[in-house]
Amino acid sequence: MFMDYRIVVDAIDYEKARLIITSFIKEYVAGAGVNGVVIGLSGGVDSTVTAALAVEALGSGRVLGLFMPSIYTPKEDEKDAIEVANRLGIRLIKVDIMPIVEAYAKSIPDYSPDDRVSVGNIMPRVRMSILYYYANRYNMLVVGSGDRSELLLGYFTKYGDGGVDFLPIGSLYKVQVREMARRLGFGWISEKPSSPRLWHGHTAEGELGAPYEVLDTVLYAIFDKKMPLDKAREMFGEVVDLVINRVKTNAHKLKPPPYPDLTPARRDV
Ligand SMILES: Nc1ncnc2c1ncn2[C@@H]1O[C@H](COP(=O)(O)OP(=O)(O)OC[C@H]2O[C@@H]([n+]3cccc(C(=O)O)c3)[C@H](O)[C@@H]2O)[C@@H](O)[C@H]1O
Ligand SMILES: Nc1ncnc2c1ncn2[C@@H]1O[C@H](COP(=O)(O)OP(=O)(O)OP(=O)(O)O)[C@@H](O)[C@H]1O
Ligand SMILES: [Mg+2]
Repeated sequence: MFMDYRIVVDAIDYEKARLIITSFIKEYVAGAGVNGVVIGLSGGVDSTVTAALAVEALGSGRVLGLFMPSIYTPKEDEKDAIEVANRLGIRLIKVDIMPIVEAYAKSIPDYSPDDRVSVGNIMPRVRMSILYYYANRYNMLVVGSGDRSELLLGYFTKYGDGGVDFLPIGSLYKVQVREMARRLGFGWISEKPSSPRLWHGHTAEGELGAPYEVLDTVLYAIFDKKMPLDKAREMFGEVVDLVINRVKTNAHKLKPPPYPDLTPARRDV
């Protein structure tokens, strides 16, 4: 049996998913007793879909967008972030993160510009601290945009773009987020290659080593359809171990920091 990524795209009912996600946002924000949400709007598909569903859930006046470019952010992303914010009717604040990133570079004695992952990860962590400034300032939550593919693979910066209060689209695979974007009227954003933009020429699929169509099909087969790994290897080949290695290595990113438990008698309050 050949498995095609369209099986993943067609695995969910988009109207139902939309209702579940918007109710989740509404209830979570009401439960937290806050005024709304702040979101990093990158011009990419995850933040676009998250912002659109947040507006549907809360209304445009309770969603604040932040566009935080670096030297690696193309002008096209700025144009797209502005267009998305305009269509959704939300306020968009631009914060240039480069002076902050440069201050890190100047202040860290061991700063090593060639180590692109350590250096690149500074940017999502700077964005996270700015998002929390606004969350504190206006009594809001930081809404994250991680999708199921990124969460399972651990393809995000720990305490960077992973440092958020809740993850409304965390159950949707990337190919499903792209489909949701099309249905919400943001089809052109789905066509852009996914990228964290942490260095020049950086693309998610280039770094991950396979297209999301393949990664999502493998993840779906293993995690949702519980396909035995041997069978998955037969069907998909080497990419299965690439996926399994990432899932295992990065599993810590989804858990709270562990500590030795000296108090076995617990009480819930
Ligand atoms: N077993 C363990 N238990 C607890 N903590 C553990 C650990 N192993 C490592 N760690 C900690 O985790 C750190 C490594 O994790 P981390 O700092 O995240 O670093 P890392 O996973 O190496 O880098 C982040 C990756 O996410 C990608 N990214 C970033 C931002 C956005 C997006 C996107 O899709 O847009 C993608 C980025 O391109 C890069 O490939 C280690 O330095 C260590 O501190
Ligand atoms: N320039 C930016 N301005 C504001 N927020 C950003 C910026 N770059 C990244 N972010 C935040 O970090 C999140 C993670 O980045 P990621 O690239 O995974 O998502 P995306 O750009 O929304 O989607 P994709 O790249 O898959 O199309 C974004 O969704 C956004 O919330
Ligand atoms: Mg992106």
